[in-house]
Parts: sequence; C-alpha cells; structure tokens
Amino acid sequence: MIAQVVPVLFAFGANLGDRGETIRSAQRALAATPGIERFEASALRETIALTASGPDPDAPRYVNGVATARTTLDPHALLDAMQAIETTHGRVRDIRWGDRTLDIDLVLFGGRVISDDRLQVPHPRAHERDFVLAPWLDLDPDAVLMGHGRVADLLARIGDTTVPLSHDDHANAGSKVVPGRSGGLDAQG
Ligand SMILES: Nc1ncnc2c1ncn2[C@@H]1O[C@H](COP(=O)(O)OP(=O)(O)OP(=O)(O)O)[C@@H](O)[C@H]1O
Ligand SMILES: Nc1nc2c(c(=O)[nH]1)N=C(CO)CN2
Repeated sequence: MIAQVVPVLFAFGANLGDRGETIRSAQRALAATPGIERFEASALRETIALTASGPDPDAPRYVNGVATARTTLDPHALLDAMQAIETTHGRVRDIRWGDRTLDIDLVLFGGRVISDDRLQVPHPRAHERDFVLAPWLDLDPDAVLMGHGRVADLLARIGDTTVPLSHDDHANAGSKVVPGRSGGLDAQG
C-alpha cells in the first residue's frame, strides 16, 4: 500500500540556552527524519514568555518559529520523533509552561482532528498565540488555521507582541530546512 502524504505544521519554542541554535538544530533533525519531507521553516521571532499566570515580561524570553512539512508517518509516530528530538536537545519534562530548552508542538496534521491521551490536534491553543501565528504568517501570508480562519485575521484580533530575532544565522543551515511558503495546509482550512 502507498503511504498517504499529509501536510503538517510544527511550532517550536525555547527560552533557555542558545535558543535559536537549538531550534535550528531540532529543525535539521526533524527534516532528516525518515517519513518527513519538504520541510520549510519560518524566520524566528523573540517573544514574551506566556506563563500559567499570563505573559511575564521578566521571565526569560522565548524564541519561536514554525515549520511546514509533508509526512508519511502516523500522528503518534510523528509525536515520538518530535519528543525524541526534544530529549536530545536537553528537554526536561517538569512544570507545565515552565522554562524549557525546546518545545515542539504539532499544530496541524492535515485536516485530521485528534483527541486522545497523547495528542490534541489541531493544537487547542494555537489560535490565541501570537508566537505561533506571527511566524506562520511570515511563512505563508495566506495561511488558514483549521476551525479558526485566516491567520492574518486571528493575529490582528489578538495583537502581535513578537519581534523578529535579530541574529538568525542558521535559517538555511540544514539542506532540507528551507524558508518558504507552506504547501497544502490551507486547503484544509
Ligand atoms: N498537538 C500536540 N503537540 C505536542 N504535544 C502534544 C500535543 N497534544 C498533546 N500533546 C501532549 O502534551 C504533552 C505535554 O506537552 P508539554 O509539556 O510540551 O505541554 P506544553 O508545551 O507545556 O503546553 P502547550 O501544549 O500549551 O504548548 C506531551 O507529552 C504530548 O503527549
Ligand atoms: N512566548 C512563549 N511562551 C510560552 C511558550 C512559547 O513557545 N513561547 N510555550 C509554552 C509552553 O509550550 C509556554 N509559554
């Protein structure tokens, strides 16, 4: 049987260590994962930490970005690959929304709605996060978030507090980590 190729959207965040390099390294690892192809990463943005008690301008700032890709993996195998990459990049699972070296979220898996003990897709909080919407809009000005509408409209509604990362020398460091427009996810919107 020929495996189905599904467009996906990943979100990346880090607020400890060499944040931008960690995210670019994780993206190279994901792009090199068997079953993942056509990986396209956004520019990175610096963002105010969202904590359990709201935005905290005094907490270490995050670097955030998104990437689109196509995959033949099933959603849970993809999550396994994401979590293995988080672990190799020093991620420790402790307090919810605590500081972290790397977080990778699966925002969209084609047009699938998934809700089980390991995965909620579309990511239930993506539509209210400027640190997801702003880099996605950079990557694809026509992007649509399934169930919520145009990303440009969502971002205009919540406001954009993110700023472009001044030093992002690694944007093209991986042969398959290329900036570009997302392919296919809009059709699911
Ligand atoms: N769409 C998703 N992408 C990544 N992990 C998910 C998703 N949906 C559910 N999870 C589950 O969330 C668990 C905890 O994730 P994590 O601690 O990274 O949450 P968080 O990143 O702090 O919060 P948030 O999901 O609000 O960004 C993971 O072990 C994973 O099983
Ligand atoms: N700015 C910002 N804040 C966050 C982020 C993130 O990626 N960026 N991720 C969190 C948990 O996933 C909690 N808070």
